[in-house]
Amino acid sequence: MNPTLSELEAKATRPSAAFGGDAHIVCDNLVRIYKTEGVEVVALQGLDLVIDKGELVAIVGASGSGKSTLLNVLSGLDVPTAGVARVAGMDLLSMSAKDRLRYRRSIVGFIWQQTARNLLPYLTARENVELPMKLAGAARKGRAMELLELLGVASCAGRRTPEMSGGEQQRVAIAVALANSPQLILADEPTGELDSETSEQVFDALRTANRELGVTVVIVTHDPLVSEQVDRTVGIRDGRTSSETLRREGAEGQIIAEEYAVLDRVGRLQLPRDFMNALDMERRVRLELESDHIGVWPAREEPSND
Ligand SMILES: Nc1ncnc2c1ncn2[C@@H]1O[C@H](COP(=O)(O)OP(=O)(O)OP(=O)(O)O)[C@@H](O)[C@H]1O
Repeated sequence: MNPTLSELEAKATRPSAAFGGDAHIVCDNLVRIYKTEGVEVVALQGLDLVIDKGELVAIVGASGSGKSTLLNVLSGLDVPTAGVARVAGMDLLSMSAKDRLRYRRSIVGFIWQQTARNLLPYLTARENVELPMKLAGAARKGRAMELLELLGVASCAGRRTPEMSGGEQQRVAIAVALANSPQLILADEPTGELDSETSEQVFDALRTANRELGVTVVIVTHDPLVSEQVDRTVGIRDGRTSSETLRREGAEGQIIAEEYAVLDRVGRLQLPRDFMNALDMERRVRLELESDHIGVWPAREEPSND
């Protein structure tokens, strides 16, 4: 039955829920412009992203697409130019310096690609894990060893970085990031410097943090081993989220991956570049609404009848 005019009026005036609601990470129309020597680079151009608590998400995209910029914003290291960035209910644009420090110490943990950047070389693995707890005034005896055990690197507790492999260093780095029980772990190319076997161990450690401790994990990666094993991969193109691949288990235990284009709130979507090239689509396309889909045709082509 068609709605009455008064029902439509009521629907139009009903306040709509805020974008992302109370999701764990909400980026709404996020913009980051860098200005160097009078030249402006728009690294994020109205990026929308919603991630729920406890998700394990990979972010992929070409070099320069804005992945590291996004991670720096989410880690509280960088402040966006405009838009909304909210993590665990905290507004990353308007937060005070004191809250930002607390956020970076206790709410979020960060892992860099360069193994040497994650750990202090003159401290042992255990001392590295204890350091953030001491800085936050919340050291708990035994916690460092518990974390090293959970991530399979308890045997490295007494070793300094030169005495550990790259993969062991990254797993210790995950323990450091987890020291103050953060709600969110961000990792920028954590397996970028590692061979595939070692990458697998580091990814397993991140997955353990996600599953055993319930921490939300966001990994920027070029590594298919990582991006093809998470439940959700978000593609970034030109400073915007452009595609998402969702994976689920099929009836026979096989993994089914489905790729979607991301539709923003005003209805914009990015067509995959190879689709556009294949059909010579440029500047404008013709749209046609069908009962269960929308057809998109190159401007001068007639729709095919099949
Ligand atoms: N501090 C900065 N000053 C000026 N421009 C910057 C700065 N940081 C990043 N950019 C620019 O912003 C854009 C996005 O960079 P970003 O590092 O976020 O991309 P990325 O997707 O992480 O790339 P990569 O995969 O190579 O690390 C690029 O054009 C880059 O040159």
